[in-house]
Amino acid sequence: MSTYRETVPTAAVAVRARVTVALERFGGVAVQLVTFTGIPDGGEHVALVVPPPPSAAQAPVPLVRLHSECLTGDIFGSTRCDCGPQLDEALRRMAVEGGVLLYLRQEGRGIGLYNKLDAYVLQDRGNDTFEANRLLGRGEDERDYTSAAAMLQALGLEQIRVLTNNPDKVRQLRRHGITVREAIPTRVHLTADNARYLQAKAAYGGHTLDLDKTTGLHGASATQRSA
Ligand SMILES: Nc1nc2c(ncn2[C@@H]2O[C@H](COP(=O)(O)OP(=O)(O)OP(=O)(O)O)[C@@H](O)[C@H]2O)c(=O)[nH]1
Ligand SMILES: [Zn+2]
Repeated sequence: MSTYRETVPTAAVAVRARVTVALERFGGVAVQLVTFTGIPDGGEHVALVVPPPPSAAQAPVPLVRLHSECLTGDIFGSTRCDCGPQLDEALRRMAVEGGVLLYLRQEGRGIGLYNKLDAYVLQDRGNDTFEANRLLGRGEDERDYTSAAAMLQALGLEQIRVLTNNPDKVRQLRRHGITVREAIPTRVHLTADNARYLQAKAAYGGHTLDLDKTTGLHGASATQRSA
């Protein structure tokens, strides 16, 4: 826990909002898409800023989601993972109370799309999601949230509530000087197809996923396709 207090200096990082584009009629709320200059890792990450609707009670601390890119789940609706439903959940929630979603170009937990698809092949042969990365000679999770923290600072978001089940996101943001007031878990989007993947995240990835309380799928789905 001591790492929580270990703050990484960010003074040298001059990240600034670059262009803000309104996306009218998005989910019935006028949201803005923000690009940045000076992002440390050079990724084309964006922020989706969702203003609270006029009727909403003003949230004291902004709701933030750091969403790692998942082409297969976010765009093509793959059911091997829970990324698509999590993205949908975050946007629906923000349409109600406002918030900021950082869409981070960290495909495959940072190993890239082609490697992730190679990892899927290994998972279809019986390896879990973390073993598969290791067998490819990559880290289990290569994501670094330095850029995400700098983007939040550029947006003036020093204090946030973060929507996540992943303690590493919270830990890293705090190390970079972001005050995470609360980590709000997402719902558990358990299906037969993603059960083995979610079990691995809960067992080895440290994610706060209470699979047993979700549905009866937990035990039954372990023999389903590897995710
Ligand atoms: N390498 C690899 N990456 C995956 C796999 N399934 C999903 N991903 C990637 O994992 C990232 C999402 O990570 P998750 O672990 O699902 O969720 P998280 O972002 O760590 O945590 P939450 O904030 O709770 O959603 C995205 O970049 C996906 O592309 C997989 O089987 N292998
Ligand atoms: Zn995914």
